[in-house]
Amino acid sequence: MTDTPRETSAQNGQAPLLNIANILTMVRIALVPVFIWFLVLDSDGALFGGSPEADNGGWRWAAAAVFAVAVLTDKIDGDLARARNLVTDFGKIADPIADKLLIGAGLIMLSLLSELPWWVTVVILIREVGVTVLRMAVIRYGVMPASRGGKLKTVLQSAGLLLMLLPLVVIADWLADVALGIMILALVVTVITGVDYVLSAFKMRRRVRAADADASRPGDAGDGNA
Ligand SMILES: O=P(O)(O)OC[C@H](O)CO
Repeated sequence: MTDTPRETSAQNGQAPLLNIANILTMVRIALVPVFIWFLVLDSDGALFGGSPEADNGGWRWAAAAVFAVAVLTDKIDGDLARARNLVTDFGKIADPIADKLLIGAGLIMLSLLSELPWWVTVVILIREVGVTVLRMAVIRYGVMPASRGGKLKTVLQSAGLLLMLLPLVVIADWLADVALGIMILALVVTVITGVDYVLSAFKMRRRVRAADADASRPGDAGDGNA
């Protein structure tokens, strides 16, 4: 799941930092405040203790559209990075952070709007911040890239949030239940993958320490060739 320890810490000979995949990651980060602002406009002051004066459903659609575009950049930058060999250590770190900023903003805004229970937001945020801190803490052993489970988790979170952002109740009540169901599934996968990252980090550390110990053992170089 993780890279060969320390192998990726040098970017020499790899793709340039300023490549299309990393630019798309930056675009995703830049879209987060726009998304928040559209939801604030949609709330008509309700977010700040005032009472809504008019129904600006249009801003809600706009916020959902910005969110969808941002999610799309996640898919495109990953595909481009792999297809054009644009994978960089920076991208491996920045891409999950960009996802977390977007998802975190969505969760917090929906909880502020009383549309998502706060405990769901808090549990997911603790996991997301925890994994980011863990990733930084083990960087000396190598970059811990997103796992398959982590990617599935982001897809579920994005799908759940997008469905919750769309004013689906207008179409049918049960669609809102589907959206909440996906969010709960996302929550479960979020926690499971969080535990998996902790285990991976320990394995990574053990592997690097064992390799270091082997390398520092005198006379090892010739062993096995005799
Ligand atoms: O597993 P995480 O938490 O590092 O996040 C995965 C990324 O969001 C996948 O793009």
